[in-house]
Amino acid sequence: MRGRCSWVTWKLLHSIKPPELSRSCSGYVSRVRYLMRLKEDDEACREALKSGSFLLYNNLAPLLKSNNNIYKPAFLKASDLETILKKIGGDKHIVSESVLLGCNENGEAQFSLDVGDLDRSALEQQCEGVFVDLRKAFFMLSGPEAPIVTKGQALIRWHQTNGFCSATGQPTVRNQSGSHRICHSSGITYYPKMSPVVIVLVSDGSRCLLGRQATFPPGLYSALAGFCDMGESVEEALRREVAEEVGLEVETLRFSGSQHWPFPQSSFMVACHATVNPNKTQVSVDKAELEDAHWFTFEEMTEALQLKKPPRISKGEPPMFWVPPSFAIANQLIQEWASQQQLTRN
Ligand SMILES: NC(=O)C1=CN([C@@H]2O[C@H](COP(=O)(O)OP(=O)(O)OC[C@H]3O[C@@H](n4cnc5c(N)ncnc54)[C@H](OP(=O)(O)O)[C@@H]3O)[C@@H](O)[C@H]2O)C=CC1
Ligand SMILES: [Mg+2]
Repeated sequence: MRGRCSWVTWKLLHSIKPPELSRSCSGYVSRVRYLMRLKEDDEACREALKSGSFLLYNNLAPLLKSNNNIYKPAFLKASDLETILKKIGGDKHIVSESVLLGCNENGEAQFSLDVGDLDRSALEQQCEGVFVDLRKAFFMLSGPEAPIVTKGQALIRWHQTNGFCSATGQPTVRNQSGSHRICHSSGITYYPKMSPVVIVLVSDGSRCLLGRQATFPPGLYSALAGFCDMGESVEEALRREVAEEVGLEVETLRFSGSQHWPFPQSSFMVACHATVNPNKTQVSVDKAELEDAHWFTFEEMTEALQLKKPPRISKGEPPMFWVPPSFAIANQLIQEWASQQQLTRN
């Protein structure tokens, strides 16, 4: 993060131009630098609002557009958004409440904006899209688009719930990009927050351990997860969660990947594989945390991975076992485990 400097200094040092006009940097570096400028300079960001694209939300539900049943986030150009707001009698100034999301391949700034106060069906009609609850949207979007949609929702939610300083109770004021809020009374700057969470797929060499909370949809089992305590490392949190939730002692750990997760508030998921001693696999479930946890075979996991949507179950039938869908990092852990098993079996 760079120190602050005035707009005049910025103008001298950097021209506020879309990144594709910069010849010295690769596309990626250029985009990142452009976003830094927009975060730090309100005037530059206000300029970018005039040519950017916008992902709308209605009470945190993103606007999706379908083309032959393939759903995508419905980004609107600034000029189209202005026309639509005019048509439905919306105030064009709400555009300044947008939050900076990123920068697309063409070097255009992308913003998220919650238009929950406007007529939902009129907007859907004008935009030829549909506002979809985020959990449902995940099953409709293909993998690469899900992160920007969750990021947009998380940022909007953070602003909606951080309007006041926790030290003084005074209102906080956002910068134009929405990258932070300041309490002018205490001088405290607030940045969007995520809670660190560990998620772990435990294996005994030939089976893997999954658990389910009572609030999960019927039949859904996932990797064990838990919030990190203050002062803990990822490794410590992970060993503790496994011990707390299923009464097992982890022997080895291997990092797999990470993911921002919007539910219930923003979490930062750090995903790992773990092994336990194959002679010490007796599970003792903490019923306060989990409804059930047990070992699953390679065959059971392979079958569950083939289900791309939650299975439909008729009334009276027992729930069918399924695992989190591909956008969830739990799914990545399971896929990796299954591939590893496949290799050792061949
Ligand atoms: N992306 C993925 O693939 C997956 C994501 N997840 C996510 O992982 C997260 C953690 O999993 P979960 O098993 O619920 O966690 P935990 O096992 O830590 O249990 C949740 C409990 O921890 C307490 N807690 C401690 N710190 C926090 C905090 N910062 N925020 C909220 N609760 C806290 C709360 O208890 P109390 O209310 O008693 O204080 C809460 O009920 C969830 O948000 C879940 O959605 C889970 C599985 C898969
Ligand atoms: Mg847990």
